[in-house]
Amino acid sequence: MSERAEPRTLFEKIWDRHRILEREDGQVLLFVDRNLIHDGSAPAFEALRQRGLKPRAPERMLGTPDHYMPTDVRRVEEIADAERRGMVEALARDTAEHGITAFGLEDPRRGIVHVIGPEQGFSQPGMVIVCPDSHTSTHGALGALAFGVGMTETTHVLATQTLWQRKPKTMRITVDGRLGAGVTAKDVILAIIARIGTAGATGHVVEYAGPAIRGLSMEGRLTLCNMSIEAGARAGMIAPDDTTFAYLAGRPYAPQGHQWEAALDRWRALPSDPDAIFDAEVTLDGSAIAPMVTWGTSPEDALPIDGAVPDPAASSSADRREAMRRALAYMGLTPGMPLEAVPVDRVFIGSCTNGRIEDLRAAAAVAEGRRVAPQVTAWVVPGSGLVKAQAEAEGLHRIFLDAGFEWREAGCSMCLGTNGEIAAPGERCASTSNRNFVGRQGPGARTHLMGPAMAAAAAVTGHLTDVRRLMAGG
Ligand SMILES: CC(C)[C@H](C(=O)O)[C@@H](O)C(=O)O
Ligand code: SF4
Repeated sequence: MSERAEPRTLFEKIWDRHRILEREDGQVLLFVDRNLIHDGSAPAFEALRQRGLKPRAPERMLGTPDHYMPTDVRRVEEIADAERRGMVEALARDTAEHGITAFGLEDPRRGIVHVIGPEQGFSQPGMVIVCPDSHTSTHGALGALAFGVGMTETTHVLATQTLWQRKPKTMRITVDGRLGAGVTAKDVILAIIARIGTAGATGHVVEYAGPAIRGLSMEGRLTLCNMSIEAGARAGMIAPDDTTFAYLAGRPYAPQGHQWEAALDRWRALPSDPDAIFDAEVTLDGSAIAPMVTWGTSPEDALPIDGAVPDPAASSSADRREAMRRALAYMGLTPGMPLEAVPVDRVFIGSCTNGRIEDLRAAAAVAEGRRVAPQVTAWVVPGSGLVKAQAEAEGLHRIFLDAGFEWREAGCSMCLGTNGEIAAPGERCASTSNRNFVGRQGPGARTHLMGPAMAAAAAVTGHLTDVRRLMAGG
């Protein structure tokens, strides 16, 4: 019982509550509350079929097509590519066969799996949430333990609603102070990754804390936790508070009535105890963070927009110098060039990082009354059908269309391009997604990561731009 009195972190409270048994090698069998699936999950169902197994708890699962369908179609039959159509059809078939809820292409509730879980209130505080996708960390913004799993693990979860896991370490990243004008959650997470590196949180579950985090909207928190994986973290999470509860209240899958009250009581006990100890601590000054962009081929290659392309020669490590040289060659950039002088060909506003309504509002505020630069092709791809409908109800689509943006159907789209939507070799894309790896947006395509208002600013000026200048009315 003395264990009970030990101060615990948010992560430890969730872990303890889901621990079923522990193996001698230290692996723990965890109960899984939510298993999200998408149009790439078919192999897990195939493995289930081959072994004559059935999903253990279909009501704990939710599926939606996101990776494979093009964002200019509204119906499955319109998907020209047979393989991609097959992926979308397989999800519909597998879920129907087992009585799992899935939002099909015609369903306005469909979208990127990491957008719809929170949007539907299906992802909730205190839960263990998994999905065969690395950006499952997104859902941790609600105060859940959420992480990506592989296909074999997904089959295990489908069959048993449990998962073997080794206990990760904990890291707290505290962001003090207040964010300046034009600085968003995307800038915070890029600043964090630039600081600790893409392996900085390896083996850890990160809890984001501090006044700058508490001040973020739910959308901003989702953006932040989404990219935890880009810092190497197993998961990212934020203690649930009134912002979380206000966001969840009344959502379709959220508890209702007296169950809501009971849930609130449980959720309010989740935040880390004041004396809880983390294995690692990192602190940043939020007021010192500027709008960020990436210049290289890793999310850690990020700098404030008012900076310049860095010089590899200035690095003290030979490995780093070589990596920087390679990145700059791929990106077609020369050291010393002001970041704001870098021209763009494409703009992509969307993804599970920045495809929510607040992101579209921020982009529209910049696009309003302006025109996309003539040489730029700019897309807005809402994160879900409901985000799209909400944006249309607010007239945001008009602003985008009048400015010369394309207004598309929901999906992953150019974030990864598995649906065929990619940039051409050598094309440079200002993107609100989460990865700028070599070839991520198409072979030879160059990606600069940034927030939605910054991407809209790049669209209208034709080059990377400090959005604060446009906000000031310049
Ligand atoms: C296709 C999927 C498994 C992959 C992931 O795990 O993250 C994708 O969503 C990505 O963003 O690269
Ligand atoms: S939007 Fe991008 S990061 Fe998110 S799930 Fe889709 S491909 Fe992965």
